[in-house]
Amino acid sequence: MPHMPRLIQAHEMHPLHDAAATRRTEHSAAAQLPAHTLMQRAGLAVARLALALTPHARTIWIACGPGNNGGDGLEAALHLRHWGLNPVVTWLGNPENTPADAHASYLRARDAGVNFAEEPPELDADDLCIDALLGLGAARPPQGLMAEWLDRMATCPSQRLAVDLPTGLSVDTGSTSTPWHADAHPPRHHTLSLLTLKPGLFTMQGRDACGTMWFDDLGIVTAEEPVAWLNAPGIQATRPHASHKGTWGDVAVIGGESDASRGISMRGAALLAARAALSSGAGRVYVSLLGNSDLWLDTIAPALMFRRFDALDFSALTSVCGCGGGETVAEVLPALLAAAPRLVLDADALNVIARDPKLKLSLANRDTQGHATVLTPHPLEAARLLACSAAEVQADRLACARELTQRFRSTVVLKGSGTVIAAPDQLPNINPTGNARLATAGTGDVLAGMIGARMAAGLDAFSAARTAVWQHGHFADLWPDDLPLTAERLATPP
Ligand SMILES: NC(=O)C1=CN([C@@H]2O[C@H](COP(=O)(O)OP(=O)(O)OC[C@H]3O[C@@H](n4cnc5c(N)ncnc54)[C@H](O)[C@@H]3O)[C@@H](O)[C@H]2O)[C@@H](O)CC1
Ligand SMILES: Nc1ncnc2c1ncn2[C@@H]1O[C@H](COP(=O)(O)OP(=O)(O)O)[C@@H](O)[C@H]1O
Ligand SMILES: [K+]
Repeated sequence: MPHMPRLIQAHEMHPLHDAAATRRTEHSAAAQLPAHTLMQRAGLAVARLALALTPHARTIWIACGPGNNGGDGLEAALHLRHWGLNPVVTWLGNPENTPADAHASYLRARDAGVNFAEEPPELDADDLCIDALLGLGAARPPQGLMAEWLDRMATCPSQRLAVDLPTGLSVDTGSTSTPWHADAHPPRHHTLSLLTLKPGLFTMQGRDACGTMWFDDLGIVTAEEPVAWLNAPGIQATRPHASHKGTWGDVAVIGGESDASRGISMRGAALLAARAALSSGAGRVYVSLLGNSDLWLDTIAPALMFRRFDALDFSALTSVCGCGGGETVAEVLPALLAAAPRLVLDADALNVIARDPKLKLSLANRDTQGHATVLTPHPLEAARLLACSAAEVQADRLACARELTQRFRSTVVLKGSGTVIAAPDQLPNINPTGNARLATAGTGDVLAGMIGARMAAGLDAFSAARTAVWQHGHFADLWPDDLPLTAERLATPP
């Protein structure tokens, strides 16, 4: 059966399976197929992709580990050799002590005359190295020769293709034991995921480690439930001609504390969220600045309407609270948590809630009152809410997003590379769009406004969060290289 790996693109929804479900899929498929079939399909897929990526390679170095991931590499070598290329295999296994599938591939590769070398070959920019060292069976951080080869692959000028996963990456969490090289240029490295796509390939360090993602299901349709979905753009609602500004809902942004006596102002955060809500199509956007503010007009976005908090009828609005809220946000949170029907909580709102058990309880009770809530923490804010460290959050982003969802019965947007969007009774989504150009002050405020506008227009909290996060990242992906990406540009994209 021919297999051509497919490129994974950001506009498609894909199910994501963890390592355990992938293992079960592999076992049940292997039980129904002739011996070695899956590895032969895997090796052929790797070889086809290798050829497509580097048709002019003079040398293809295949670094093979002691298990079945190495077996995939050996099988690929066989095909590449048949097609007249020059694969050079360095193998950490030995024929006496190798799993059955990998052993069969070793014999086939040896009999086909594949070149087994002691030392990795020299490679140039047109060449390719293939990481078939460890896959799902990685049990400890690579050391010795394996670590040396990984280092060599990360720094050599050729393209790199990882078989199934980059060695050392946890496919469940996206953490890696192998330092990834920040100077390596992602378009020059690739990962071919086999049988299933896994969550850790798309979050935490996964995106840096994997580069361009490819997928081959090896002709197997898994019967396993996914643990998450790769987020996709969703359907853009068309605006009926016979609509008016009331149809698209009202947003109020509450935040932007200023205190002249302390010489601080965070008005900008609230203005960014409000402008983003306006650009995202909200019918009317109000800004309620906290502290002693004398600002009543945004000359860049004069459509914004300024209101004191006590002059807002937030029972009829979607409220976005936190953006630059400072300490003063504590004064408005009890009322908002109790009565705002649709509420996005960001930044300082989350920090204040994290310190106050009564506000936490009030947040957790909103769901039973039929109120919709989206929390948009970055990892440190999530850690404060969970009373743990940011490193612990990052060590398992999916689990932390789920935990926040359970505790606060809210939709949760855990931000960062591979933003996780989770909601009660839903499978979480991992977002594939966005890049490190978003790592600049204020982009989170913009996201909060984008979510608020979608809720105001009638989307449920989870859909609003998913579509806003996708679009926010997509704006950054489309941004011209020569134009600096700033939060105010993101708030009002061209
Ligand atoms: N068995 C099959 O039919 C198939 C297997 N597949 C491939 O097989 C992989 C899983 O194979 P395995 O379960 O053999 O696992 P791996 O090949 O990932 O590695 C397991 C072996 O490596 C050793 N090991 C683990 N950590 C190490 C370290 N840090 N340093 C040195 N040695 C280490 C283990 O003791 C074991 O011998 C998948 O990721 C995929 O690439 C695919 O070909 C699909 C079909
Ligand atoms: N390296 C990155 N890759 C992808 N997205 C990122 C990266 N760094 C930051 N972002 C995104 O940028 C936004 C930053 O939000 P946040 O941390 O709240 O910043 P701020 O409070 O300054 O607005 C989030 O949407 C986050 O997911
Ligand atoms: K690998």
